[in-house]
Amino acid sequence: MNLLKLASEIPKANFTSQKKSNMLRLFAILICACLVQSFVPHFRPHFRPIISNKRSFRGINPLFSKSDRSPRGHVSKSSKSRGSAGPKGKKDGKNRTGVKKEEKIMKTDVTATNNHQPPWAIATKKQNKQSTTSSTSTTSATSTPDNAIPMNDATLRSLSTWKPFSPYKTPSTLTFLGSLSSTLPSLLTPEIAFLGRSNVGKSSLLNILSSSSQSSHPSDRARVGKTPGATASVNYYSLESEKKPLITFVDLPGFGYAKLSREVKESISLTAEKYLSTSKSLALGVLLLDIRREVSDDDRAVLAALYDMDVPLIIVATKSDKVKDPSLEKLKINKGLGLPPGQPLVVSSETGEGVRDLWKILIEACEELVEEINGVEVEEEEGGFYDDGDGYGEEGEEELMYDQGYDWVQSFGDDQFDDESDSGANYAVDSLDSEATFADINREKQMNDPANQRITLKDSLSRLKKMEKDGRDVL
Ligand SMILES: Nc1nc2c(ncn2[C@@H]2O[C@H](COP(=O)(O)OP(=O)(O)OP(=O)(O)O)[C@@H](O)[C@H]2O)c(=O)[nH]1
Ligand SMILES: [Mg+2]
Repeated sequence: MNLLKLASEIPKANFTSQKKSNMLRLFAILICACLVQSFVPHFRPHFRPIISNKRSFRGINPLFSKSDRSPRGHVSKSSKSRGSAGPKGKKDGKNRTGVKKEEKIMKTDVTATNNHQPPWAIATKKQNKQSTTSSTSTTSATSTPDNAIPMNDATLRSLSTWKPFSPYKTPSTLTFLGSLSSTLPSLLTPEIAFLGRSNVGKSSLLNILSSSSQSSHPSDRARVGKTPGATASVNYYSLESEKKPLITFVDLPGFGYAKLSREVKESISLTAEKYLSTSKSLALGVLLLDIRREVSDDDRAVLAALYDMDVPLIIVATKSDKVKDPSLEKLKINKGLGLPPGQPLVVSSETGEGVRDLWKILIEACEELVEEINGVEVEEEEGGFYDDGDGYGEEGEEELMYDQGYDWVQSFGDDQFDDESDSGANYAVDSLDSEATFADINREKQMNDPANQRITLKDSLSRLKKMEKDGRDVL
């Protein structure tokens, strides 16, 4: 009897001590997990914008677009990052745009009250009017002549004399100028940049916008491919009339294509970021989304990043010819990105739908850029923002909090958007457009100008090395 009792107690005792040690182990793991969480400041597995380094947002004030600007204590047009105070700005408590910190704090406060709305969603036309009035007074109260854009180079002078043109009446030719290299081309006309995921139709849209032009050579047209990655670097095209440049189109490589190697993705991010943060002549970024697709985390993150980088922007839904009810799909995109009413603009490069409307917007954006340049003082001195070469703040520069778009992407709950939206990592090309295999992509890549790709990669890698050396986060 005693033996039986003993026998039944032995495993019980073992089990209890094993259970205890398991519990202790679990407890230790939990503590470790908590510690790791608290030491990793920005744990954000989902939202990795092309401009993925939050540090890059420093010192650049947000502006969604010139016509749909946020009503929050905004800064004047002239304080956009097209040249400005530069390093000297920080001495008097201003960022490189010459905007004082007080303004920034005001904007951040308003964001807090609109936690679940992206900062650009509240910019209706009526509010814009009010904001323009209030922003003028805010700016005049807080800004000084330092706010002026120093027009210290030939490009800005030349931009100031740019005249609008009628794209359908002016005989023109499209010319491929080259790709972004370590020395940015010095262009004399306002630039329109095409951004968006791979295969969304950026190059096709660029081509149809210049469809009335007669290009002398096929290489002067933007490369369109059924497989993603057709555009591998920042390519510049000039629309010209009798050798006189009218406007510059900038075709950017697409983002979000999972099959590309990490190096190529990094190179794409950095090249695009370099362009966006250093271009003096950017009149408008055109962010394209395929109308058939759910808005993805990548799209939201890129929009937020562009907002935070102060890139004037229009959202365009492409391939409208491929859906039965474009207005329904348009609404989905509107909701998915939290856009103001009426956006995005729906276009088709197949049928030409929306292209005339887009031209109007582009010309207006160029006019605004020119007005902005002409509305400010001319400074003769050397050494403005654009002379620092890399478009980044200097080490030790005061951390600024122009990151409302980023905050929005971080803050919205799961319930706000459809769960089906794919994250960038899962992005695959639509089989309707492409049955792309890796071999196809490599073949297409080889057909691209290898010299351009080398320049881009080399350029980006040296940037990466420099950032690592400077102790900055690379990703
Ligand atoms: N039906 C239809 N097809 C389109 C439209 N726009 C582009 N496409 C097709 O979509 C594919 C991709 O077009 P691209 O213009 O090369 O796309 P992209 O965004 O420049 O792509 P990457 O350079 O790889 O980033 C091509 O097969 C185009 O013919 C459109 O409006 N309608
Ligand atoms: Mg392309």
